[in-house]
Amino acid sequence: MRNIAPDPRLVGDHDGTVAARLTAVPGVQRVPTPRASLFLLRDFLDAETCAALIALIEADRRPSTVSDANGDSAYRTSETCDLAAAHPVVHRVEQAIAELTGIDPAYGEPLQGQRYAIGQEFKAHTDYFEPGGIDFHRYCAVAGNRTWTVMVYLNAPEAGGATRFKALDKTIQPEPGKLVAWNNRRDDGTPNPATIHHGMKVRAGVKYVITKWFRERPWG
Ligand SMILES: O=C(O)CCC(=O)C(=O)O
Ligand SMILES: [Fe+2]
Repeated sequence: MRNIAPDPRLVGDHDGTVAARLTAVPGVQRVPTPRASLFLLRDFLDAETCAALIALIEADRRPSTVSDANGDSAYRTSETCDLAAAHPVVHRVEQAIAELTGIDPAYGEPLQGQRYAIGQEFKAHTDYFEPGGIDFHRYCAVAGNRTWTVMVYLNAPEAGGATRFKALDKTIQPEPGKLVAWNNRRDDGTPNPATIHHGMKVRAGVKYVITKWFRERPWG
């Protein structure tokens, strides 16, 4: 159970495949740090697609959850929406993410939307599940741990709402349609603690993002 040795036949990202592919895409910027593979791409989604996704999130949202909040009920105060892959806009976005990253959609969790009102945030966390943590088996037994995260801002709140990677000393400002993608693992396939990040409090307006998390094995 505690054995999480990566299987190189799986997604294959820890050999640099995904990073190499992203690097080759015009407009993609790699954040200059040796500590993590973190990429930005402006205008990944157009305004119309962002608006359609925001409407879906508005129509169907529930309080966000966390797997292990360490007793802090204010750890993640946003709202979450599952975005049905059968919806044509969602399907198109899923296809675009697969095309960009080269990751087989079968390895992805269902796409989610997140909505942050004023004062809401997602405190510093890593997206991977802590090997040996109380929830590891529950969340990772079938599909394995999280590998890549792809997040897209759907708008820019009037103030606040940046994503801060404190170990990398990098703060990313929300912009409509801007994509952020990072490998939650090091090159050797082990979880990378330097990917810790904080969805900071919205100070004015509302913030919307979509998140796609990929796994080591197909998602059931
Ligand atoms: O909203 C953000 O800026 C970060 C969201 C995030 O980290 C997550 O959903 O895992
Ligand atoms: Fe996250």
